[in-house]
Amino acid sequence: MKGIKIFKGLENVAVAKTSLSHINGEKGRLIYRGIPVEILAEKATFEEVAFLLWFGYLPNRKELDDLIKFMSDNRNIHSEIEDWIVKFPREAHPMDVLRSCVSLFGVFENSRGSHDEIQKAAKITAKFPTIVSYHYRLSRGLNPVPPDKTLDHASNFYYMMTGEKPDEEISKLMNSIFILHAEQGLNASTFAAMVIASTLSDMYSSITGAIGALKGALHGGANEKVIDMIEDIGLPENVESYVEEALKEKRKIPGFGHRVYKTYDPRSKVLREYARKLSSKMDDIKYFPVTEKLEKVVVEKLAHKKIFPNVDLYSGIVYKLLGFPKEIYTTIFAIARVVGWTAHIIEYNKFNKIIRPCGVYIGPMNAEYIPLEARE
Ligand SMILES: CC(=O)SCCNC(=O)CCNC(=O)[C@H](O)C(C)(C)COP(=O)(O)OP(=O)(O)OC[C@H]1O[C@@H](n2cnc3c(N)ncnc32)[C@H](O)[C@@H]1OP(=O)(O)O
Ligand SMILES: O=C([O-])CC(=O)C(=O)O
Repeated sequence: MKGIKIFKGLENVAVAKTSLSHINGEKGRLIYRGIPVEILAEKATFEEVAFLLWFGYLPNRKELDDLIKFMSDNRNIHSEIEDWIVKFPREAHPMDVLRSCVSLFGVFENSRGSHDEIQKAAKITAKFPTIVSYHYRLSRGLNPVPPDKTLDHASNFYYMMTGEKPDEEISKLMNSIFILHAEQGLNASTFAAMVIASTLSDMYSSITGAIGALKGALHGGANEKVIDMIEDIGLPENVESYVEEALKEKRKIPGFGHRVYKTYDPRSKVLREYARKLSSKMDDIKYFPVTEKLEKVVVEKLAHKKIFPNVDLYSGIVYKLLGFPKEIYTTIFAIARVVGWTAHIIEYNKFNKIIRPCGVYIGPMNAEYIPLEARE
């Protein structure tokens, strides 16, 4: 093993070619199949973007309508999965519930013979909002709201969570948020999905693993941590001292820093403006003002290390101002990212090679086996 170099955290290691998305980390740009994410967030619907990522091109009207119909026809979850959700502890974390339900979904679907891989992806994607909202409402003692086929995917999620149909503005916002989170190269959860898929395991197993990876506080779980932090800080005048103390204690500040972006994450800029608008509409004097001040202070203090806001900084503020409870923030991320996960699995499997890196052994070479009775 002499001469083998360790790339800690696989930093700057490429493992596959992809035509799904590209990040320019120095300039803070993200494109999905060549189209800037900001343009898609402004002009497209989530289903259009899902089509773009799965099929490789923007759909015509008929193709889009077919996908919309297929997804809305597949929103219901198996009654056995509903029964399991009823049995889960009410305080279970929504990401644990989502992960377990996708795994259960695999139990039912894998025994049903094969489906086209994109159909499978669309079916899994269609069910995520139902799982999340079903558990959320039961955990609050509320009756689940069945999916509404007249609503698009993102608006239907809002409806199933709140029981209210979103107006045009909220519907547009929900679509944009989902689009911004749909895809982002070989981030940790996508890579986890690809590792599992590379063994020729099934899509449900890959997505179950990806949800587990997304849950972590260094990845998608950061959006929940951001809200805890903002609530801890409380007022804009407390921001400086909070940041100073965090840096003195060498704590990472959630919502900042990124492996690839060495400037502003373009998604954070879009989400900041959504948060600003919602904040002024709702007379919020805490969440947006504290976060904006935090952004200013952290960037001033850490720009020399190229630490800037990432996607998780303002997404939680938007969800908070939309009235969503913080435990579900990372599931909202997952509801959107499942499109990227499945698209990468499908793409990688076309030229599959099992992903199997190596470690550099640093343990003893000639250790003796001491019988149990002889051990101290
Ligand atoms: C959807 C997403 O996954 S976006 C990321 C969400 N995660 C977070 O917001 C959690 C906070 N951020 C972090 O922990 C990191 O920035 C990560 C995990 C995103 C990236 O990690 P890495 O690429 O491994 O960078 P690494 O942790 O080595 O940081 C490089 C330097 O910046 C510092 N740094 C990085 N992020 C932060 C932060 N959020 N707060 C303070 N300092 C930070 C590190 O301490 C390190 O400093 P040093 O060189 O003096 O030791
Ligand atoms: O790219 C990453 O490492 C994390 C990220 O921003 C994402 O998954 O959206």
